[in-house]
Amino acid sequence: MTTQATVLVTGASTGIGATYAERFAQRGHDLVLVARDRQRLEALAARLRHEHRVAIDVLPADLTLQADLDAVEARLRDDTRIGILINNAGMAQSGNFMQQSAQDIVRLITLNISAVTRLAAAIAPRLADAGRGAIVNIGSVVGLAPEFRMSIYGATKAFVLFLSQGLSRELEPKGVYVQAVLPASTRTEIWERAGIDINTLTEVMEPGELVDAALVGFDRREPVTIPPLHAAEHWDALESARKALLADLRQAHAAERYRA
Ligand SMILES: NC(=O)C1=CN([C@@H]2O[C@H](COP(=O)(O)OP(=O)(O)OC[C@H]3O[C@@H](n4cnc5c(N)ncnc54)[C@H](OP(=O)(O)O)[C@@H]3O)[C@@H](O)[C@H]2O)C=CC1
Ligand SMILES: CC(=O)[C@H](N)C(=O)O
Repeated sequence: MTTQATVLVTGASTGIGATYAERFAQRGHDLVLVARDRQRLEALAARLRHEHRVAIDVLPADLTLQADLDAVEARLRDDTRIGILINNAGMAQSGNFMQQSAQDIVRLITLNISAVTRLAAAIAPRLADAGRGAIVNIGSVVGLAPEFRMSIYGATKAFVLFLSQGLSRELEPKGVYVQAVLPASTRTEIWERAGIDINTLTEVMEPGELVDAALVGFDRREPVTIPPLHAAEHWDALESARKALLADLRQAHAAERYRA
């Protein structure tokens, strides 16, 4: 048994989530692993228990299903050992906006937005009361890039970034750290699941490198971590431009260029 916070990782059966689980186990944290595939979760849990001597619970759930989401929310609300949420489960889309069915759209938004938001909302009050803890939300650089023409997926990831930045401002004064992590193309099953051939991509990061970099940002308590961004000053410039824009919003009158 450890005295460190237990970490609940969603989408822990493979890819980035499984890598987070492995890294936190290496750090000596107990884990709660969430995804749909019970067998894969059990196999990962057995290996990590054996290799790292940590306690691991498996909580199979389809986060697009109300009852399953309710159960994970309840766990986050009630299990006071859980001090870190890795809000990672997500899916991508293939094809452009007009090729998405209503069902595809709802599933994407339900997993990438609703579940992420509800799980953060389930744990935030308890962490704020305790005055410690962390929520890590996995976004994507696609959320900064309408140019990529993954409009719904990108919009869900823009939401994740905004949500994280807002929560950071609300929760940081209460001792709760909120991090948005924005990966770019990473070698996981997400591509195949979305019907995209990963071999068509020119550059792909390995999940281990991605998560290790994200954890450097985590340890530094960075609010936004973008492992594939080499020149950090580009992000700083974007933030500065955004703040300058906000400072120039004058609510009483329309700008000169819009006056008839
Ligand atoms: N790989 C990449 O290039 C990038 C990924 N990201 C983001 O990283 C996050 C992780 O993606 P990645 O590891 O690549 O993807 P994977 O497809 O490899 O893994 C996704 C994980 O989410 C779980 N999952 C999928 N649907 C559900 C569901 N309905 N309910 C519960 N769990 C579910 C899957 O497990 P199971 O099938 O067992 O449910 C799996 O564990 C996502 O949010 C993604 O958007 C961001 C930028 C780039
Ligand atoms: C499939 C993707 O677009 C990927 N998950 C990403 O966010 O870059």
